[in-house]
Amino acid sequence: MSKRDFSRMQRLVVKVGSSSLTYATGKLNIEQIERLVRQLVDLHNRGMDVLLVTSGAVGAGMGKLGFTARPRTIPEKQAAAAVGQGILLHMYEKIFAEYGIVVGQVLLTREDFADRRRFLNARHTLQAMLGLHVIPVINENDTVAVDEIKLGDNDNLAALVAGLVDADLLVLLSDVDGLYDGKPGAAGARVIKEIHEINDKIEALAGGVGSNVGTGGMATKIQAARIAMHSGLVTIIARASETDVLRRLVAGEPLGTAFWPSVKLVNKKRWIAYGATVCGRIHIDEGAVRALRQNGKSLLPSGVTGVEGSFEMGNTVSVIAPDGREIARGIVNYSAIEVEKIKGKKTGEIAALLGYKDYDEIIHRDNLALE
Ligand SMILES: Nc1ncnc2c1ncn2[C@@H]1O[C@H](COP(=O)(O)OP(=O)(O)O)[C@@H](O)[C@H]1O
Ligand SMILES: N[C@@H](CCC(=O)OP(=O)(O)O)C(=O)O
Repeated sequence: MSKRDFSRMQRLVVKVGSSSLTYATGKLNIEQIERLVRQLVDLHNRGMDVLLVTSGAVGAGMGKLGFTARPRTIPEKQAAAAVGQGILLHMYEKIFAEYGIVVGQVLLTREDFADRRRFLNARHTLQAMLGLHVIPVINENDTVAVDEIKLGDNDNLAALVAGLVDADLLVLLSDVDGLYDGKPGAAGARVIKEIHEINDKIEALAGGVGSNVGTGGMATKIQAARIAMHSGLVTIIARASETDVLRRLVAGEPLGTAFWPSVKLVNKKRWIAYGATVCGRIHIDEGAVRALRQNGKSLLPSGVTGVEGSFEMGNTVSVIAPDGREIARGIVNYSAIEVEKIKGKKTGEIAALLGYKDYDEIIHRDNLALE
């Protein structure tokens, strides 16, 4: 059996990029979309849970509005997305319906992953849809996403969705065969088949977009693979137009570039590490670094040397080692003002310093995601 045999997996997230869904004219590539839908239906009929993350709203809107270049201003881009998202969903709905499959539109923003209540809400909705055999058709909510709440690219969105629903495999379909070790198309450049670690060398390979509709190029795909790897799932980058690409990938054919996971974080820790908004920084000493890293301990006030930012109890903060590196993220039991008062002190002193003591730990180990 091939290492890549995914035929028995339960849950698959497929992301398809604008470059594969639209022609250079900005109009939708219906044939490509039909081929993709047919493959998704086939996997769905086998009993797999299938979620589709689809770009193309801005591209489709550009086509409808007669834009030949990507809009320059954000409101114009959002207007194009508003027009295009309707076109996109209508088309998916129609094509999936030909196979008797019902789809549901899910539009998400960064905030849906950053706030744990919204995160759980989105998870319950997606789980309910899958339970009803509905295929979620997901995109970023471009029309309302301003900079602060924008993920900005669907590669990262797809990785977060894959983590949200505990998928087994994330497939990023694009207009290239995978991650090349040089400029795609250049003499001697080859697709890297397997990646077990994303290091500086791999990151340096990632260039920008290859079309006038794509966002992020390979850089955002590598970011997505990193999130997925740490969440314990495999990511494959492959060409959307490759014949029967999804069926062949699931059967174990070594198409594209596969990123293999390292450790599996439990759900909450995955959310702390990748979903939550970081509201501040807590600096700790070497002893605390050792306690957290080697001994799996909670962070106590005695190891804290400094506080940055203004955060409240329940917020997520970065934990910073003496050399300036972020070694963990965690949910704090005390606000920034409180941590400032109890830093460097023994737990026995907390009550006297604050006038109360709700917790011994500043961050409990269950709420701590280590790098
Ligand atoms: N090392 C690389 N290997 C493969 N593609 C690369 C590389 N560096 C940059 N790219 C570009 O990334 C593009 C795919 O990303 P993007 O344009 O965002 O597409 P999508 O719409 O599928 O997300 C390719 O067309 C390619 O030109
Ligand atoms: N949300 C945007 C897509 C953003 C994006 O990531 O695009 P792409 O790099 O083509 O997957 C849209 O629907 O046009």
